[in-house]
Formats: sequence, structure tokens, C-alpha cells
Amino acid sequence: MTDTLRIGTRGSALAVAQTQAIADRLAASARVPVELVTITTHGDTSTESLASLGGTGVFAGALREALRDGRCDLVVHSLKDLPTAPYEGLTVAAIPKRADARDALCARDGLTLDTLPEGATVGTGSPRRVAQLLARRPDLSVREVRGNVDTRLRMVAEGALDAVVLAAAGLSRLGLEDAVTEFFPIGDWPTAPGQGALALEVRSSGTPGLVTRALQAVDHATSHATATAERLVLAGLEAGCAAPVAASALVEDELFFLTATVFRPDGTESLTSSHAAHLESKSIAHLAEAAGDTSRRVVAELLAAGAAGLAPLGGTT
Ligand SMILES: NCc1[nH]cc(CCC(=O)O)c1CC(=O)O
Repeated sequence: MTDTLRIGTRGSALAVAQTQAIADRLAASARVPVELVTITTHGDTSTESLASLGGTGVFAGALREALRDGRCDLVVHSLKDLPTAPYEGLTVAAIPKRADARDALCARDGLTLDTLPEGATVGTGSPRRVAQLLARRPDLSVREVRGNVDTRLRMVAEGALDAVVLAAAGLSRLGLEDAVTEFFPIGDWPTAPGQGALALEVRSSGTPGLVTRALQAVDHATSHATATAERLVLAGLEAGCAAPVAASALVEDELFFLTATVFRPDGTESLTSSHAAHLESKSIAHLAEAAGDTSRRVVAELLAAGAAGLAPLGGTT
């Protein structure tokens, strides 16, 4: 590593905003100069559907190659876009305190999911959101959309769509919460494993102690464990990050809760499993044990109930 900590990011406004926020924290605590390096991915320049490009992992893959090849020393990922399979030579060193994990509806004229007119058009690129929308409102015309958060909001502003569903975390990082007309409560509308969390990834060896300590300081043990439990569900189901799977973990008092749902893509059926584990303490080891324990039980129950027959879990759909 050179004297400057080079932090790799995608070029989208959201990626730059979230990476800059992490860069500022690390610069303050590690007292090393930091620099953002923009990595352009095929997913950013292509207009093909995400599925045809190989799924959302296409974004994370380019950042990981840049990190592996030494074009940067640290990358900031949106955790929900990061494939669960380990990547040779790289390590997720920190998961900072998680932002809002909810999804939000951004509709014209202040409309909500209940007040959208019959047959209204709603844009999303996520099979999970498609299934959740159709489960609540089978009459809706759900349209596949791609592009950055501002592009999607513009489709509503310009009248091409009646509404879009977006992550609350992304909207708030961009200062765009005013576009939200309804926040969906996690209990009714669980979201993608790891949604709202960031992952800070480094090469497994060669990271200076100063940087490692700064990364430990921005890690948030509860966020790390809850996001990990959710991702263990995805891994246990052998599902990709675009599979119609929702998971939500939560620490409350001395309990660690995990709930996961697998949806039939048309929204007509779903399977849910919830388990809790007692936490002896909130130490990293006890949190990790609870994440492993609850996720194993949730995965076993979902598979036994036929989750693999409900939805295409693997690959990119
Ligand atoms: N797949 C796109 C993506 N990846 C991460 C976020 C922002 C929210 C987050 O950090 O989870 C978004 C936008 C969205 O889903 O609306």
C-alpha cells in the first residue's frame, strides 16, 4: 500500500455519497490521507437487464477485482449487492452501524400502496419487491426498471410510472427522503438480506495496522451480526442476491431474532420461518453464535417446507 489509503467506489451518486462518508470517518480516525478511486463497472455502462449481465454481483465483482489487483486498498460495498460466496484473498473487515433497512414507496401525488389506482404502474428491478407488490396488489402493473435512484425517481416525476419502490437507506443517503410517500414496516414487508448495511472489504493480507484498527473502530457489532445472519440465510438457501428472499434480524434485550421469507415470484405464495436465540452477552462471539444458530434453524425449516420449489433461488433470477 502507498501512503494514501485508496478507497474504491462505483461512480453512482449513491456509491460516492456512502463511500465519502466512510472515507471521512477513516481519515479522522486513522489519520492517513484517503482518496476515492472510481471504478466503472460493466453494469454501470450497459443498458441490458441485470439478469442478462449476471445479476447484481456484476457491480461488486468489478470492485473486488480492482481491490485484488491493487488498484485500490479498500472498497465500500452495499452489503445487499455483495455475493455471499467468499472471494479468494479478500476479507470483509467491517460492517458499520446499519441505516434504515426498510423499503419505501415513492409515488406520484402522495399515493400509497392502498390508494394507487387499479392497474397503476410501479417500477422495480427486484424480484422480491415484485412478489411483495403483487401479493398486496395483484392488479398492479409491475415494470422492470434499471438505473440509479435519481433516474428511477425521475420516471415518476415525469409521469412514465405511477410509483417506484426503493430502499429507504439509499434515499436518505442522497437526501431524497422527501420523495417517499410510504415507508413499509419491516414486519409486514421484510427486505433484502443486508439491506441498509455497508461492507468494508480489504485484501486479506498487507493492510497496515493503522488501517485495520480504524476499520475495527467503525465496525458495529450488532449490525455486523444481524446482517451476517440474514446473509447466512441466503447462503444456506444457495440463493443469489437477486432471489425473491427477504430476511430481517434484530437484537432486542437478550434476544436475537431472525425471520426470513421466500416468495413465489408471482406473489401468490410465500414461506416464512422465524427463530430466536438467547444472548448471554452482546460480545462479538455471542452475537456470531446467535447469528449462526438462528440462520441454521431458519434455513432448515424453509428447505423442509419446500422453499426450493417455490422460487428459482440460484443464479440471477
Ligand atoms: N440494488 C441497488 C441498491 N443497492 C443498495 C441500495 C441502497 C440501500 C442499501 O444500502 O441497502 C440500492 C438501491 C435500492 O435498492 O433502492
